[in-house]
Amino acid sequence: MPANPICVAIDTPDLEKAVALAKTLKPHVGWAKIGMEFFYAHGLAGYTRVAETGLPIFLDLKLHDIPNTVASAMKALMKITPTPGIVNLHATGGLDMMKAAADAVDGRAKLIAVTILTSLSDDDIWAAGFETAKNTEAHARSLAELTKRAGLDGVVCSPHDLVGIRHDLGRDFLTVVPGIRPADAAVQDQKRVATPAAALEAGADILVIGRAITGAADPARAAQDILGTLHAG
Ligand SMILES: O=C(O)c1cc(=O)[nH]c(=O)n1[C@@H]1O[C@H](COP(=O)(O)O)[C@@H](O)[C@H]1O
Repeated sequence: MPANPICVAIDTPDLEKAVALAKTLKPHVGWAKIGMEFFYAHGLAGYTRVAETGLPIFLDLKLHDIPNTVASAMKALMKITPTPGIVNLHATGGLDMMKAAADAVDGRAKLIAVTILTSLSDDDIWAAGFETAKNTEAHARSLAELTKRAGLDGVVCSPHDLVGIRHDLGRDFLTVVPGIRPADAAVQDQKRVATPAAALEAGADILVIGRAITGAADPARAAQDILGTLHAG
């Protein structure tokens, strides 16, 4: 696991921009995340171009389907070279889906589950049919517990949910945390956010940071500045 906790989310449909960002940021981050925006545009060829920079890759495709389909998809993802360091799915796909995915990955990558998206508030999840007696944090904790029961390595969760998840599931359970905003940065479409230092303090292992780095005039400097706030803390 890289010592640098920053995972830069390379969210762009522009292939050359993605490769240039990975190259520029390699000395300043621990991971690069390739998600739907880039992968649906450039597929495996694009993935390979970014991964060839040597940065460990979190391949964030958030699978969510019946167990057989997700397991088959994970088997296909495990044939990619270089193998992604982390892959993910949605915990709401259920225990059997997660178990089938874990069998398919078979320890070749860290497999983690998205609990409650950082873009969702209590009202959002209640409107989507989640139990109104429970808030986002309580649902995230339940889903994290289900994830561990299925044998996965960890979760993607909001910084707001970290303390409870750490309390329930211990220090060894991997927590990958988006919704990270340096102090005074625009929140944009996120709803449950924290600063990098606060998320680390609450128990984050990996900080997923996109636009605060990639949208900066000098992305390398932005990443260095964020690292500086972590070491100062
Ligand atoms: O799975 C994720 O990475 C993810 C889960 C989540 O709950 N919230 C979330 O923002 N993400 C991803 O984290 C990144 C956040 O980007 P920024 O908001 O630009 O920092 C995006 O690539 C999202 O797809």
